[in-house]
Amino acid sequence: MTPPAETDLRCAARSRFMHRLTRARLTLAALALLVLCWGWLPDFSVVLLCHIALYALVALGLVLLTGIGGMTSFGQAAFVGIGAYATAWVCTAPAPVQWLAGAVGMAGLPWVGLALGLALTTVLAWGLGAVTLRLSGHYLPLCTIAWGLSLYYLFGNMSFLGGQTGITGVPPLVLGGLSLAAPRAIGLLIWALLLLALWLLHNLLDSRAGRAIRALKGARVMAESMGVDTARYRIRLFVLAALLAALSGWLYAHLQRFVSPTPFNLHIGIEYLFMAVVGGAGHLGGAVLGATLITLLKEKLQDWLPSLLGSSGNFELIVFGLLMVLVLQRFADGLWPMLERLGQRCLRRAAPRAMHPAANPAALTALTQRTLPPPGTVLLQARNITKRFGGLLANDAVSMDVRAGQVHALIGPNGAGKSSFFNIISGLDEASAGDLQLMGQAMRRQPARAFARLGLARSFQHVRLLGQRSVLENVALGAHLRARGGWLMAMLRLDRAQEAALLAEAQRQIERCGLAAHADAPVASLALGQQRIVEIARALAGQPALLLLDEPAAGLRHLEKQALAQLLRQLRAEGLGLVVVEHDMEFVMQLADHITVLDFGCVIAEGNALQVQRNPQVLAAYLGG
Ligand SMILES: Nc1ncnc2c1ncn2[C@@H]1O[C@H](COP(=O)(O)OP(=O)(O)OP(=O)(O)O)[C@@H](O)[C@H]1O
Repeated sequence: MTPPAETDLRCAARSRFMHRLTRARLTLAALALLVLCWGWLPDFSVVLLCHIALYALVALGLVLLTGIGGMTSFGQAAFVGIGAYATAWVCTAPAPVQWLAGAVGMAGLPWVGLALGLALTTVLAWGLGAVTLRLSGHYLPLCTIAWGLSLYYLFGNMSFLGGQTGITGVPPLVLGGLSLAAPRAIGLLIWALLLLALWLLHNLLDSRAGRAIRALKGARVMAESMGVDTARYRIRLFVLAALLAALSGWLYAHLQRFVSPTPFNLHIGIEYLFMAVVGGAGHLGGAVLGATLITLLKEKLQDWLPSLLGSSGNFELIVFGLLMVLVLQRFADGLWPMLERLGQRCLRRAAPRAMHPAANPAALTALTQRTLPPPGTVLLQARNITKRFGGLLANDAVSMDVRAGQVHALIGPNGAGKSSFFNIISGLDEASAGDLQLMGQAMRRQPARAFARLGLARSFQHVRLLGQRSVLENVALGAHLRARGGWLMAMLRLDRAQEAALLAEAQRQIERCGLAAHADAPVASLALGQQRIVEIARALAGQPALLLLDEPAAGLRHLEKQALAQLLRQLRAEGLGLVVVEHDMEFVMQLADHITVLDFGCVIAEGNALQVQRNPQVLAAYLGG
């Protein structure tokens, strides 16, 4: 592998840090401008800005859920309704008002309403998420439509919620003795909460948990192999998006001082999704951009179209729909990426020099360290593993032991059953019969993340990486189980020492695998052979005791293969156990201590390179008899 280029690393680290610093400065400048202008804006613009921020809060949840987490929801408007109705009911229904007002005072009622709305949303979203998030493909969006409709009709049919007429007389918020009755006053709170949400979510995504969240979209199998409990992450994300919607609903109720079912119907739910997608569903900023553009566009179309066409009607909906199709056709990822590219050009010019914490190797101490078993210890024991796919026998009573400090190669012609066996011993698939022990523990029916926790790491035959994320981030995901920071810690940025350690570890493994020059490049920009090496670096970041590599040399050039073989020898010398599935016989024979040969799912030969090469059954299998 190519030795690390120290100056390249420092430059990349500096550029990452300065990019963030300059972005923070620009955000602060924009904020200062907004606060300065706030007092001079006309009332109409203030109300419009309030609505933009309320929509952006919901769209933020959708960016997280749909654009980043890969779960499409049309039903967020219903959660907005829960937040709005909870506070409207608490503040206006005679019984709770009398009872609660004595305890918290009249000014405290909206805050009780907020607590009730968030609690109801959490319970409901958790329940709905547990049922619907198991579904995939188009079933999940269909379910969100179903519960979005149900909740909307529930609001309209509950007599204690005022039926279709709704609830009037919602009191204004009072904060520190100050009434927020005027839109100009509550607007400041709405924008402050939106900015707080942006900051918290930005921190969340820029963390260990954030990397795992990004892997939920299209890379769940890989994430499980890195130790991520993807089912739990999906439900949490769903609840978080619902809570943002409920918060928006609470603010909406106290801005409008009136709630009715109409703003929480499916049509609005679809509009929220539009905002996220048009703005840029993969970017937090896209939520604000989308909410701004769509709110302004609808507003302007309502003004302009009747005078342009000379008659009134819902023409704005038709024009709006056509515009959406055009925008999405031209900018499939939304408009934010385009703005970001423009901004990045300016930032590059502005960035001064400084150091990034990832370049500090001392940070590594914040990660858990694994003590490797002594050489010769049996790490993995497979006994009579059988795998059937319907009538097809992919593995027939395959047994093998893998020891620490040994390279064990698994070879065989195409379709011999290597990948099937590989998936079983790494927990991705369940054996039809047979026993499997990892580090002395029975692993039947255990998920892949349990294998990762015991010290097994793997690469994939068809690379599974987050193509748009950098090499550094992809590799850092491999060290997921070596840190403990939760979502709240990440949001509040209390995980920075751990994060620096994770990035430092990722950088170390990238250097070790000879990819230092590419640390900041998006993985998709690398050649396939290099992407395979990124997978190895990611596996090593988990500090495994047992490393499973599926065709690691495929797509590498001769010198790169030699460098890879050298790295694997070094790992073996450090005491790792390695299982390598590979078609390149020269590569296998120069490296493997022990070889198992499969054909038609059965073990046909075992031994060292010489024994296997001389075995007539192996020759027959490869040369067709
Ligand atoms: N999910 C599946 N469903 C049905 N059949 C499968 C499945 N996965 C594998 N098979 C079949 O099992 C047999 C073994 O496949 P497997 O991919 O394990 O072989 P392999 O030795 O890894 O082949 P290659 O070297 O081409 O990757 C093949 O006949 C394959 O078609």
